Amino acid sequence: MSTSITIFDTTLRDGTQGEGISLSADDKLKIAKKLDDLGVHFIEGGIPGSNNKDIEFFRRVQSLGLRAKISAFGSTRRKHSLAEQDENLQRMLAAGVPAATLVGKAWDFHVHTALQTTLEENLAMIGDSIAYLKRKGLEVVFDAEHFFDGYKHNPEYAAAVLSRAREAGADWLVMCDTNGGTLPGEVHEIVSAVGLALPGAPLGVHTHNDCELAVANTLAAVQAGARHIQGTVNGYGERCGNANLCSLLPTLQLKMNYTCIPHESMAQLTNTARYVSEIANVNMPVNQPYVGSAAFAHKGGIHVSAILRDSRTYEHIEPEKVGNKQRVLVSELAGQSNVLSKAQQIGLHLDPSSEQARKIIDRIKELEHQGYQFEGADASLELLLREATGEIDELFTFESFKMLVEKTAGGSVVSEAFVKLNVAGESLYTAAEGNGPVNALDNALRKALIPYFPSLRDMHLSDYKVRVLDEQDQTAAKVRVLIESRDYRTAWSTVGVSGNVIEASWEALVDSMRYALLGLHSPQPVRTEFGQRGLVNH
Ligand SMILES: CC(=O)SCCNC(=O)CCNC(=O)[C@H](O)C(C)(C)COP(=O)(O)OP(=O)(O)OC[C@H]1O[C@@H](n2cnc3c(N)ncnc32)[C@H](O)[C@@H]1OP(=O)(O)O
Ligand SMILES: CC(=O)C(=O)O
Repeated sequence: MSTSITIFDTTLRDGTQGEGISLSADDKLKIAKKLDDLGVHFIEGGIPGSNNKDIEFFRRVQSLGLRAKISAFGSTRRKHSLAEQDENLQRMLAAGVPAATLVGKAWDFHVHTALQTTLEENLAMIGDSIAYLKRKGLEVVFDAEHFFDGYKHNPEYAAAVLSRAREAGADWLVMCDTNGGTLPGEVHEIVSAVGLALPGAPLGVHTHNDCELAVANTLAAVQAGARHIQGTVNGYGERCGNANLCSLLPTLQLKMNYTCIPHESMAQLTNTARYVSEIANVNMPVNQPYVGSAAFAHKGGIHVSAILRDSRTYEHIEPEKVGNKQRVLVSELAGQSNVLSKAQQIGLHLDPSSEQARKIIDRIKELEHQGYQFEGADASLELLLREATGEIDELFTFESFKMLVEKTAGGSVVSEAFVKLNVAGESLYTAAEGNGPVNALDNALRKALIPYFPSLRDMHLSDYKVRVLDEQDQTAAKVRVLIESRDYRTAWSTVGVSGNVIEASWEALVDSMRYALLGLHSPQPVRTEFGQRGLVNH
């Protein structure tokens, strides 16, 4: 039978101690709902003794009716005072939630240096605070701060801290690697020793990622007997972060046969990770294990050739199990398998042994050598494949463009673009202003095309990136522009390369509009709602 592990999420508390992460009460409520849907057991919502935003979260979260237990975090009573009169403990109680996470010192050095009190007083602070919260009916998770460092310096004292917490009634004794410097072998040894010294004690672990070992250390603790793990979505947290639950949950459940969250929820993992990253406004690393967009992306031709035969050749699990998906990238490292797979995906028939397939691969490699990058520009790649196989209707052709940038005496800068296009045999000339050259070009292109292709009204540019290509390379002084565009259904990316940033932007912009018009055929004139001449597509 599978052993259950209690999952304690601290994204809303330790996660927000990460640099650059700040969540409003509304953000926290949304994330709490998502974590609850995923099936975590505890959600640590914040520190009521710290700020009003967290107090607001604890007040409002109660009406959400979540299944997870909400926990309020705080430290033990101040030295030489009464738990009953401690303001911080009062605020934890006032949060009105069923659980409290109480942090207490487990390293003698910290007791002397940070708290500036005696070892005996620290034990009393821990015992009194836990006993008080228990008397008030809360479930108490005791976070033994710096437990592993403390144990290495003074094992008797660190053990005495846990014993005192247990005697006072703590429901979980959580050993923290607060500075993140402990190694997996040490964690295993120490947790095993604690398990022997405190038989049957409900042990947990909380690790930090300063040596990039937070996940490994948590796994080591579980293997040594810990049955409660603390971590955050995407590993957010103080300094280098906390143990990443998005790596821990699938590793424990899919590979080590522990039960962490309901089996059917595991497929929500990728979506949860991306949702939280959106709200936290932190880009996810593409190579984040399990949930990153490249976690199952195959680039090397040899890999792609094999995964097309059987994906187990280069995938450690089926991506769908964690809600992710397989991707095949096309680049200068591609072989025919990459290109064939991409062609198949967009419904193009390409004969693997044909001269045409070889020419397409050579063309992609040549363009990548010039600085293009197709793995991040799926739409440009699709246009290239369709052009090469003759499966595209060119709905407009470019004749020329001009740019003016004017800075006035008043300090404002205005960009103006003039574009000449040919649509359905007719030459069009439009001009438009913008708050920058790319915006002006975009506006001028739209002005010319929307009367003919009204669906372009629905699309907009959502991201724009410029990269100066390596000067050591043969592509010296070139820039690569990547543009992401969206409509209400989907997003697509295009690329342009040139020695001139405006020309590279233009190329990516034109590709973006050509892609938006894929599937449309030659326009025919109609009268638009404004009475001017327009065209429809069939
Ligand atoms: C390992 C962790 O992640 S613990 C959580 C860390 N997170 C945070 O600190 C974020 C929220 N913190 C806060 O908003 C503030 O620090 C507060 C409101 C909690 C406290 O603010 P202040 O009263 O101004 O104190 P300050 O921030 O300087 O913290 C240091 C005080 O906490 C005391 N303290 C630290 N740890 C503990 C503990 N485990 N038990 C009791 N007191 C403690 C220190 O002794 C010191 O008090 P002193 O100056 O009287 O000696
Ligand atoms: C409690 C906690 O966040 C730590 O010790 O790292």
